[in-house]
Amino acid sequence: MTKPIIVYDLDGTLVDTAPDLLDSLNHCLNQAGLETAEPTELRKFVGMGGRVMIERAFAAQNKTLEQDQLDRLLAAFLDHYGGAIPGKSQPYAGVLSALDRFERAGYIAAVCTNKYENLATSLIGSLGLAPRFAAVCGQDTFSFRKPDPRHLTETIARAGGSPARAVMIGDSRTDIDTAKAAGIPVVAVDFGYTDRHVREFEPSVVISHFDELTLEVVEGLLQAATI
Ligand SMILES: O=C(O)COP(=O)(O)O
Ligand SMILES: [Mg+2]
Repeated sequence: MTKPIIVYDLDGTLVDTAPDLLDSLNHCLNQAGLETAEPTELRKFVGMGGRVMIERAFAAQNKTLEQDQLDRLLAAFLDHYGGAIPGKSQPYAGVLSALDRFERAGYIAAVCTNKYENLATSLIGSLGLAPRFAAVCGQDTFSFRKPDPRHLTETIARAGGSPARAVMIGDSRTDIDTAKAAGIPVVAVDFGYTDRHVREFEPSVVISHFDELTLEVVEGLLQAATI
């Protein structure tokens, strides 16, 4: 039988990247002559990649943004952010033991993120986590991205798993909508980047710490999904 798989979102789920995303966003906002953003605001901006993050930061200050300015700011963001990796970013508490636990139990692990693939791979590599994941798929890996369910199903395919034996773990509405559209159970963490509580988006389960991601919880979700 195909091995079961857990697909993790990256920003706000596996790794707390907010301080570095904020530094790099503020570098761009400064460059554009805007006010810098606060840590609490960042939660509203993250989830759909760098371009959307900059657009949302402008909209929050009622500022319009031309396409060429957005292109330039995105390039500045990617340079600044990519050059500082891993910066202050750290895996959340309990991530490493959860990865160990599921690896020992025969699970495949993969990452499905709306970060650009090269930034995701660089971050994961710099934290020493690269050998843990059978696939790392970013917003530009395919011609579609979350919340398109194919971003998730194609990540599963690349990692050698099957959608029938898969669980997604994420921190935002984007992740929950993606998994639901793919018919895959979804665990939401409540410590990531979202301005509304993840419970409102009706994931299968909500956890507040990776220690709550037990084999029993995940096996229960897989069994329920196959009924
Ligand atoms: O960087 C983003 O906007 C989103 O990244 P994530 O999909 O890993 O949460
Ligand atoms: Mg996220």
